[in-house]
Parts: sequence; structure tokens; C-alpha cells
Amino acid sequence: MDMKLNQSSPVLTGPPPLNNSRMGIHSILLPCSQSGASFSSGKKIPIPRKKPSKLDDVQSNGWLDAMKSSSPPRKKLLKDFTIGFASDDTDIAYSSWMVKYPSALNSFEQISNFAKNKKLAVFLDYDGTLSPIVDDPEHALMSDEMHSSVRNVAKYFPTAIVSGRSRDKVYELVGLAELYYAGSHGMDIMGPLHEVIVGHSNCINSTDQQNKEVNLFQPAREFVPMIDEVFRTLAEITKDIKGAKVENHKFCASVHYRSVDEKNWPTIAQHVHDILKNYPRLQLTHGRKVLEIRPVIDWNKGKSVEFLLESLGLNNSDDVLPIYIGDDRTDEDAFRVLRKGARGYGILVSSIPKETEAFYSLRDPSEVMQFLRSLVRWKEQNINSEEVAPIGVTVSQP
Ligand SMILES: O=P(O)(O)OC[C@H]1O[C@H](O[C@H]2O[C@H](CO)[C@@H](O)[C@H](O)[C@H]2O)[C@H](O)[C@@H](O)[C@@H]1O
Repeated sequence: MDMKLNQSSPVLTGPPPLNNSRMGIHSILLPCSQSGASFSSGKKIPIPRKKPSKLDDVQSNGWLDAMKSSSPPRKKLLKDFTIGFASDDTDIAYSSWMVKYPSALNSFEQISNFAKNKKLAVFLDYDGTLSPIVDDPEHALMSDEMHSSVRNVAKYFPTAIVSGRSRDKVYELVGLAELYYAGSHGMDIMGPLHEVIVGHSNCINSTDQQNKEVNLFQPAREFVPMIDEVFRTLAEITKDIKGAKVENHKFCASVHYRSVDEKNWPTIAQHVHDILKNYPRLQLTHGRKVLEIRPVIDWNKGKSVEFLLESLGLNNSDDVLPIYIGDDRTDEDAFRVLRKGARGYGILVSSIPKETEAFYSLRDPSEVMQFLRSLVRWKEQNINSEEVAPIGVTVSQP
């Protein structure tokens, strides 16, 4: 396939990506087709009236249902899942779900057997994975124990944080310079960029928090003014809705409704819906009690994992085992990439049964920490012996 990198625009021209499990850097850069009006940064978008006139749109398009079902309290979800059963059966429901998605802790021996003689790469989501979900996104902090577990993992394995938050914000929260960071759902990557990418218009030179020169890969760069405009409009239109919070992640924006009275959710949804009508190149995705507005480009957490693996020289699936741990719907893209071709292990963090593309599960951030510690212990125990690889070890594929 003859690909042309379009230096004037971060959205590259060319046919859609091939359905390959191993993608080259060039094919990774292919966009999905861009339909809709093109954006001019000077365009004035009218701020909708304070009260949306009708709420039919968000009711009929399923937004409200998605909002209600996103991140419900554990008690409610287990009740729904085990409807008609006694409350003790909730544990049975979780246990039977775990037959399909076994605990990564209980399966550690199987995972480590499979990892023998392979290079491990660790990808970690932030919210709900390294830090517990809390009402105020500003207060989502990692414990000191989690912080040192992540630092120890990064001593032995290339480790990346892949978050929906802005890269600066998640860097500030994690605070470990030795990690790689992919913020804004992978649309802002700071890492060891492949030489093919350096020089491309989506790749910029910058400095990190330690003033060290770094290369950034930002496949949605052209959307920055648009996202900023949408962020300001959303902040203005929701400012009187108690508990609503809008975040600007530079390449995407979030509207939180976790602390908003449920009777006001339709209003929030309709506002977002009305604003998005003016931006055909932006789309909505649902996170945990958050509406996320992002560019319509063929890029997500899964693509950023592939990109980082390739940039790190770890795209040979025969001797590399990527492990991705995440709790959110947006992490499913990464689980899917690893599941395809049995490339690696996705681990879903969830204390309730959920449909997922992951292979394993962990209940909550404290189990994530135990798992990270197990990886470190395993590596330290094998540090001397792993040079002499056992011959003929047969382990099942993920
Ligand atoms: O990809 P992630 O690192 O998981 O980021 C996804 C979103 O996480 C944050 O929101 C979520 O966590 C908050 C703090 O616990 C919680 O209050 C909120 O309800 C959750 O949706 C973050 O604030 C968002 O911007 C991220 O997109």
C-alpha cells in the first residue's frame, strides 16, 4: 500500500487501515475517512439557549440510557445482574463471570509461565485502575504504595500510562519521569518515537517537566482550537448546573455528571448534543459518569498501544508480551488490540460482571497493586535464572 504522509495536516490522506494485527507505523497513521464540514478556527458557534427546548434527541439516541448505566454503584449493578435472585447470589454471579475472565492474581502462574523468555511491556490506565474512582476528578490520587509499585514495575519493564486525561495532568498525578505517557485517550504521546515519525507534522519537539528534550506524537493536533472552543462553550452552558464539571484535555474534553442531580442529566446531555451538532468532526463517547467529546479520527487507546510497542521496538509478538490493565470502556480498544492474534493480555478492573475484550480481571486498584507487585517479585526471583531459559516449556496461548 502506497501511503502518503500529508505534512500540512495531521489527518493523513489514504485508504482506511488494513485489518492487520501487526501494524507498521505508516499504517498506524491512517485516518478513518473524514466526513462533514471542515473546521475553521475563526468560526463562531452560537452558544445554545440555557435550557434546551426539547430532550427528545438524547432520549431517542440512547444517550440517557448510556449515562444511567455508566459506572452505577456496585450494589445497583449487582442487583440488576442477579435480578430475581437472593442478594447472596451476587457473589455467585461474579464468580461465574470470573470463569470467563479469571482473576489475574489467581492466574499469575499461568501468566508468568507465558511471559517466560519474553519481554514484558506494561500499559496502565489511570482512573479506576491506579486510583480509586472518587467524586471529584481533582482528588483522584494514587496511594504511596501504588506509586512505589508502579515505580518498581518500571524498573524492570517498559511501562506506559494510557489515560483519557491530558498528558500534563496525568504526568502530574503519577509523577514518574521514567514512564511513557499517552494522554487524551492516546492522542498525545510522549515516548521514544520511531524515526519515521520524527519530522512528521504530527510529531513535535518539546521539553518535559525536567526540561529534557522530548518528541511528542499528537495525531489530533489540528483539533486543538476546536476542542478549546467546545470546552469554553460547554463550561459556559453548564456553569449553573450544580455538580457539573468540564475538563479540557487539549485533544478532547470531558463533561462530568457524577455529582449532578440525576434529574438534570437530560439537560446536560441535550446541551452536549446541541453543541456537537455544530461540530460534525467531533464525536461523543461515554466514560464513567462522564461524556467525552473527541475528534472523529481513527485513533484510540488501542492504536496508541500499537504505536508505543512499535516505537519501543517491541512489535514482534513472538518474544514480547504486552499487558494492559484498565477499567473503562475506552480501554476496550486496547484489550481488543491485544486479543487480536493472541498478542497479549488485557486485564479488566471491575468489581461487577461486565462484557469485555479483556482476558483476565482484577477487582479494584488494590488488586492491581498486588498484581504489579507480583510482577516485580517474579522478575526479581528470575533475574539470575532467566538468562538460562528452560527448554521445552509449553504454555497455553492467552
Ligand atoms: O482513561 P482514564 O485514566 O481512566 O481517564 C478517564 C477519565 O477519568 C477521570 O474521570 C473518572 O475518574 C474521576 C475520578 O475518580 C471520576 O470522578 C469520574 O466520574 C470518572 O469518569 C477524568 O476526570 C476524565 O477526564 C477522564 O476522561
